[in-house]
Amino acid sequence: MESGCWHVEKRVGLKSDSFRKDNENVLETGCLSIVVLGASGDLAKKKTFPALFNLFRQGFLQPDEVHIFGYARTKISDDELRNRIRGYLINDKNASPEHVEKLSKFLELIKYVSGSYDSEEGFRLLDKEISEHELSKNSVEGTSRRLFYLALPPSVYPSVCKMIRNFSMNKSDLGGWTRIVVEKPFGKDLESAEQLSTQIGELFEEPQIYRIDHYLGKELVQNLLVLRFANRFFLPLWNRDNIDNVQIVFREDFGTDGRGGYFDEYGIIRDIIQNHLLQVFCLVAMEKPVSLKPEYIRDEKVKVLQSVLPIKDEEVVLGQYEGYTDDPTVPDQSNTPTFATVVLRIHNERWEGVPFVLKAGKALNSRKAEIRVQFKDVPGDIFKCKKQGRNEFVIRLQPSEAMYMKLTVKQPGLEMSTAQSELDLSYGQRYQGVTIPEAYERLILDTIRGDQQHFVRRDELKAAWEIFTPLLHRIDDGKMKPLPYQPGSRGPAEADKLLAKAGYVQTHGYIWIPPTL
Ligand SMILES: NC(=O)C1=CN([C@@H]2O[C@H](COP(=O)(O)OP(=O)(O)OC[C@H]3O[C@@H](n4cnc5c(N)ncnc54)[C@H](OP(=O)(O)O)[C@@H]3O)[C@@H](O)[C@H]2O)C=CC1
Ligand SMILES: O=C1O[C@H](COP(=O)(O)O)[C@@H](O)[C@H](O)[C@H]1O
Repeated sequence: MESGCWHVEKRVGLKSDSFRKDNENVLETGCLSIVVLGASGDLAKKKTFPALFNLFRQGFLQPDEVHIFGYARTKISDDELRNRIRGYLINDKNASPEHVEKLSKFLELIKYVSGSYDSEEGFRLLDKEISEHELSKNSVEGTSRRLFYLALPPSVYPSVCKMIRNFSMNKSDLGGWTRIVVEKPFGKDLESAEQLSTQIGELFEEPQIYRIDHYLGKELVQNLLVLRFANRFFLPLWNRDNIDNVQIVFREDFGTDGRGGYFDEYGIIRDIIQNHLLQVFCLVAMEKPVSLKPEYIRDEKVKVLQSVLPIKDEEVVLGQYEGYTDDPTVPDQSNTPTFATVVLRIHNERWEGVPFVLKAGKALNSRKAEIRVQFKDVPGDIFKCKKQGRNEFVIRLQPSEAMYMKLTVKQPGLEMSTAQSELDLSYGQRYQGVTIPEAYERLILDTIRGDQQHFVRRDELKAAWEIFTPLLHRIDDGKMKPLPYQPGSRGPAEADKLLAKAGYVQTHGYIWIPPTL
């Protein structure tokens, strides 16, 4: 590597250490059919097809191996589907002749099949189309790979899985495979999630089921294990002796944005905290896994989830932004929180007494997601100027991916006074010219490669619902009410009070600004 110049390996052929040894006989090449169920929907056009296109552009999906099928009830032609998604795959900034050419090649790979989610007819037709494609590639029956991506409301997962199992699976096991990707929300509480898991579990084996949580595909979330376990800096500090409190925060500066009907049924805890923030929490708090094998990592995640104490009502603040119920799909009397701060406490040797504050909100004053680890005060302060803030280690997940350490330094100059500063690793500056992959892109590639490290295992999901179900039921029963807050604000003031009560000390007069190039 030349100094100051970063070299990025092409990922084709690179195998992560996390690949399971018992995966070795499973085909990673050969005919691949990717079926996007719910192809007419929002997620498919905004995330799934763009991720597939990005993989295609970079050579991870080979035109001589891959075919992509859209499936939904809406009656449209292949070209109509292509036209619906085209605008999400190209824009003014990237419309180079090369991009345009790749796009038209990618769109040619897409076929659309219309059918319902519970009819034999539709899935037989889908199977016929897939088989024709496999034959056209001279694929021997049973050796081909079939990936079904359920970009659908969870209510139809059981019937869709049954239809796939009965009519559209890879026919026999000659090294080929069938995998199912399911989206969140996976259930609404412990009971419904377990029911759904049982229904799907009767049809597919756990290694075939990929429960996607796109936060696990974000670059800085993927970096957490490396940071924690490959750096001597952190090993001795990452515990209750040194860390005072941890915040895991998600903020959005827009409201439910046309998804009010969906959102009102779920609320911010089910939409963001129980899945995205809790997954991040696991990676921050879990013990070191035996190795990077997916099962070892997921074992550790389950253990830390099972060590979380029941949530106390006095350690929860709920909010609902003013104007939320103006959406015609939201009931006027809705009790659904659009904001929540929840303190989690872990009953184990490493974390006893350290609050983990999980905060998420819609229609706030900014859009960002970050992890903020605040250290305890330095004992025996000899610098009397009272400017010392606490050390903080911040991992900015988005936007402007970065990690920085807030620390106290001598103010440059003749006087011996202290000032707050930072050690800053801002990705935009440090990794110029490196494109950070989209979370969905990375996770879909993992499903093709059969790597479940960044997917949620059934027992992990159960443990996650066990933490939140009692609280969610109290909210659903109207026993806890959200406080109103102004759109564009920080959320209810009570949340900041709870944060201070949990021990967070704000450093006044200091703010980190992402460096510009
Ligand atoms: N949109 C997003 O940003 C995100 C979505 N998700 C999850 O992804 C999944 C899909 O989300 P999204 O694309 O927004 O959902 P949509 O509401 O857009 O639904 C996707 C497709 O499913 C079909 N559909 C919708 N409602 C029903 C129903 N009641 N019964 C049967 N079919 C139905 C429709 O296709 P047709 O009528 O043509 O069959 C629709 O185009 C959900 O589980 C969602 O929670 C997760 C993260 C982000
Ligand atoms: O899963 C969801 O995530 C998005 C936020 O995702 P991000 O990658 O942009 O941070 C959120 O808007 C949506 O409500 C939720 O369902």
